[in-house]
Amino acid sequence: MRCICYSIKANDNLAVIRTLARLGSGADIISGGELRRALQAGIAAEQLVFAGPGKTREEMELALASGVGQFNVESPAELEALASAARAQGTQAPVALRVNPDVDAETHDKIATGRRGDKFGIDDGDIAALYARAAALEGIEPVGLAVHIGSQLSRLAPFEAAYERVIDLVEDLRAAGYPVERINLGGGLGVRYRDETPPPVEAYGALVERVRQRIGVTAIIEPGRWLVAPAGVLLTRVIAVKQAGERRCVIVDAAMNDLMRPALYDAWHAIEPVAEPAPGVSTVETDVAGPVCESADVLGRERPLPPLAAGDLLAVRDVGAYGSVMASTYNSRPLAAEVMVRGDALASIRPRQDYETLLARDLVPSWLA
Ligand SMILES: Cc1ncc(COP(=O)(O)O)c(C=O)c1O
Ligand SMILES: N[C@@H](CCCC[NH3+])C(=O)O
Repeated sequence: MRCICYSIKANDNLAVIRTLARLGSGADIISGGELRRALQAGIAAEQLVFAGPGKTREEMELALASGVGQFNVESPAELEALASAARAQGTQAPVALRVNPDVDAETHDKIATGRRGDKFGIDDGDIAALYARAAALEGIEPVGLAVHIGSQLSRLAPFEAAYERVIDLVEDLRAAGYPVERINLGGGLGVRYRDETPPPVEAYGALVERVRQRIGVTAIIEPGRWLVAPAGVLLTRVIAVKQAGERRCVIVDAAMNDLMRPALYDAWHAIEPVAEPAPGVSTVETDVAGPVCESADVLGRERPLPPLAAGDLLAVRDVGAYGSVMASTYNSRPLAAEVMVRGDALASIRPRQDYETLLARDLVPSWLA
């Protein structure tokens, strides 16, 4: 099992997955669709970790038949269902139990996953009994523990608290005679969108390494956002400029269906004009909103922007993670075209192209590859 398993949910564009696969990454997957994408992108099944609290029987069967390297199991019911699916195929499912350590990740409420009562993981107090059950169950091969307490963490302390809890549990399991060989420490390292100060990746890496050495295990991490967020830019064209009460409001052709994060989490993304404003031009506080029929469809509020007119291009920054993957066709709006640009290659793209299917997002023009 590879030590870095890129969390595909952050950006499932095949060109992105292929790039990380070429660099030696495995993948964290959460659905049959992500499993297919990972395989299509050239990641070997044994380098895949299948996570998530709701795997269907069909997804389990597909993952077992493909030879997925690890299942992170999140409940007693899931363990039994997986054992049954594995027995039906005459195989063994390699399983890590996902711990709910009851640690607050100090992030947005909607993306914290490790507190008591969150739907994720198995309460830490129930791990020992379930591990014993896993060891006794035909069709299951317990290999270790997993933990993931949330996304966009801006401090190391919650990681440390969660990992300490996992270390304690590993020691208890070993004392009970189980050879725990693997721990999966999840993802979650935050990025700077505005003024956040996430720990440097070196500090996070050093923490993972300390944990690995303390208990002598293979440690897997599942970064998503940190790897891809800064790599994405959403280009959008101004449709109309209007006054909304006291405020200038610019209506653009991208909307909450393209980038859901501002509407869903009040997330802040930098918004900049693509053309450099002439020197000395003053800025005006501007709301940047989409055409969707929801008041939540605002990409940015009170942004200092220069004078704008219909046809001008704006760039919304840091949308490489949880951007297009969360897009929808609400209001029958087509999905935005996505292209990967390497180095200083100039991409001449139309910001909105009427692709027929979701998978068409992966049609990266060969001249850019
Ligand atoms: C189990 C699991 N692993 C990894 C990740 C990736 O998290 P992030 O993008 O914050 O690194 C997630 C998403 O939060 C997740 O649910
Ligand atoms: N979609 C969230 C992150 C969720 C992480 C997945 N568990 C965001 O945009 O911040």
